[in-house]
Amino acid sequence: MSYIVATEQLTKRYGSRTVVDGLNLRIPPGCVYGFLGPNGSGKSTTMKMLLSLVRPSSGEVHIMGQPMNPATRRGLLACIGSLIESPPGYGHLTGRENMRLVQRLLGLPDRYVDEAVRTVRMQDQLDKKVRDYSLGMKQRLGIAMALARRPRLLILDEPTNGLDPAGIEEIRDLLRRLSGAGVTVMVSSHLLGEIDKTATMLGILNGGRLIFQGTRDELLAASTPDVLIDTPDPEYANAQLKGMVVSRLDRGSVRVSGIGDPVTARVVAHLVGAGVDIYGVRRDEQSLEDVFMALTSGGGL
Ligand SMILES: Nc1ncnc2c1ncn2[C@@H]1O[C@H](COP(=O)(O)OP(=O)(O)OP(=O)(O)O)[C@@H](O)[C@H]1O
Repeated sequence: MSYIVATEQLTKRYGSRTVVDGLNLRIPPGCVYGFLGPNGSGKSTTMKMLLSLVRPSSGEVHIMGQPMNPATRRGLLACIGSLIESPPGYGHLTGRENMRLVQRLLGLPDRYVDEAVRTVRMQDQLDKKVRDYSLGMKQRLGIAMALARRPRLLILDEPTNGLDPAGIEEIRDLLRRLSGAGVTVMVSSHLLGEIDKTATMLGILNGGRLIFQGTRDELLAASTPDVLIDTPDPEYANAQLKGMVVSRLDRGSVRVSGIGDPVTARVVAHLVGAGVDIYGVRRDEQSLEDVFMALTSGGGL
């Protein structure tokens, strides 16, 4: 399998602090890769290392199968569009003037610029000054600037940050269309809900470490939902489980965490043996958000 982005033990230290720790990213071509993690988990630093804006302390970056090094850097970066931190563009210029600057800088034909502007649906807003744009419009112009070079890979750092729900939906829709057009997109967010349904692959970062990488179905499957035991005397049942499993009372049931099917069977047998009446045993429904929260608050899978 050749990946658009692959990193080997990518690491960044600032002084004695390791802020990105041994990442092995694998981003397949054509996907929307949701790069998730709480604030400060190292997402921006990682993206900047992919773009050679920050020098790794150790490890390697491979883009489209080629190692990033001084000899390959220029050619590889020409295939990557990016939007890192605040949206680019000069406020005192119009959208069109900003696009023209990018065009001249990169020596691009008119049709590349026109298509990028159409893709982000900004063709009717180009004659306004950028300082009069809403945040969502600024983000979309920034994405058009990144798209104008017709990149194979687009790296977007928190493009939905600060947007209202309509703006977030516009970016989601844009990401879907881009990936439909064959562009691989890596997009970061600290909120799973903002990119959950758009992303075909997820990478979850916590404290600089990649704690999960795979599809959303794989993420759900890798977590073990809690078991809920319904009984007329939950206090007594819970007391019987002390020292055996991690359990607690939850709205008239006993909630047991982190147990697979064989342990569930033993728990039920143990309770029945202790004279507990069991009305029902069920697995709790878990949303992806629950799994994400459990993971990034140190729960682990
Ligand atoms: N130049 C730097 N010098 C020292 N520490 C830094 C530097 N840049 C980032 N850090 C630290 O590295 C950690 C990771 O930061 P980074 O910006 O990559 O995280 P993030 O996941 O993108 O978070 P956010 O969404 O808040 O930007 C943070 O603790 C940050 O303070």
